[in-house]
Amino acid sequence: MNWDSTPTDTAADGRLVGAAADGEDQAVEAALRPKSLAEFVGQERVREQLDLVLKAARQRGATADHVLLSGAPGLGKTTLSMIIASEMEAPIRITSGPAIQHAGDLAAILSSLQEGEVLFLDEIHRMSRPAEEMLYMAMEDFRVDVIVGKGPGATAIPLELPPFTLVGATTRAGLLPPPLRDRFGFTAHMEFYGPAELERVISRSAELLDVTIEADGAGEIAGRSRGTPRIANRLLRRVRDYAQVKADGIVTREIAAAALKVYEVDGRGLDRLDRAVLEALLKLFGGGPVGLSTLAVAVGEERETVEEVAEPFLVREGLLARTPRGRVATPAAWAHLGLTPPQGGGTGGTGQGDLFST
Ligand SMILES: Nc1ncnc2c1ncn2[C@@H]1O[C@H](COP(=O)(O)OP(=O)(O)OP(=O)(O)O)[C@@H](O)[C@H]1O
Ligand SMILES: [Mg+2]
Repeated sequence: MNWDSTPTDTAADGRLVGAAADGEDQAVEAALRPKSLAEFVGQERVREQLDLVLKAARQRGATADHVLLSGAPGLGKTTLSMIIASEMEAPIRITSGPAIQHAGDLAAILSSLQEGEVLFLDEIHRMSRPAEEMLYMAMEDFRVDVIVGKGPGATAIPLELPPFTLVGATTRAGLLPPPLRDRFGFTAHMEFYGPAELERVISRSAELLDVTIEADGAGEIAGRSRGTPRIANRLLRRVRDYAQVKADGIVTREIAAAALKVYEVDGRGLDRLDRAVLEALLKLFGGGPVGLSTLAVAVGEERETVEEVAEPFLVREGLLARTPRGRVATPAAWAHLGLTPPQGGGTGGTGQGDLFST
């Protein structure tokens, strides 16, 4: 395997339930990555479709079509790209959009590919425009024009490329220019995982890490993993620590729950920050609507932290809504924190007068 670079914006936000990879994740993830499509848990539709694409290419003795993988951090895009290479018995070259500053960087990579090689381009939405344009031609015609010289004397020398499979990954498919998106033969959109799938991810990882875990214990961790295998694996490691230090090493439901209480990850996967935001919204503002800045001041965080770190998951969980008039708590938020909404409707709009009346 060839590492041209490591992705640059995977710096973790320091949260146990953050979806970006931290240093420990990066060290452990290689060992936990499924190596074949059969081992890859969940994403049934994507797996079935990809299986067909790869099998058909193998039967024809051809290089597989270009594949775009889109989905939130930690759902398995890098893992799938490696699986594609191993299923095709092809070497893989790994690079990322931010690592490709100039079209020349891309030309150098493309011209050194072997026939059938998989080129994994992580964060493909962050590539520079000239590189992107070079990629269009490379993907479609397996050819690039290398510009030699400068000014009026510059000439374009066409360079034939061996057939290769581009696997692009992005957390922001919407940011890809349509001409680039259209050049992928197959696009896989990865969804968040359900509890049963996460339970399988956790059981599988526990086995690889030599951790004894009961089905209930895996279920307890799964429910707090925010639909994300990376978070599931991280929580499993913390629970393992607790089980080892405080008990006999066996992860039961009780041990998992007690461990995650210590780490302040609640039954739904909310951490301290998420709960602080919800609590402020409910207790100080009667469930809203309240402006983002006011809410941020109330929890003592930056506006951006509340908006980008806490809110997306709260919105996804149906606990908080962003409305034109401000942030509003849903009835589920009141229920989750065990509070009673003020009289006259729980979803806000009741005014400050009702704030302390319940
Ligand atoms: N379907 C799956 N089955 C089992 N484990 C999985 C699955 N998907 C992901 N994982 C595990 O989750 C971890 C993170 O996966 P991966 O690095 O592929 O995510 P990603 O989508 O590339 O994230 P990012 O957007 O941050 O690059 C890996 O350690 C991998 O073992
Ligand atoms: Mg990745």
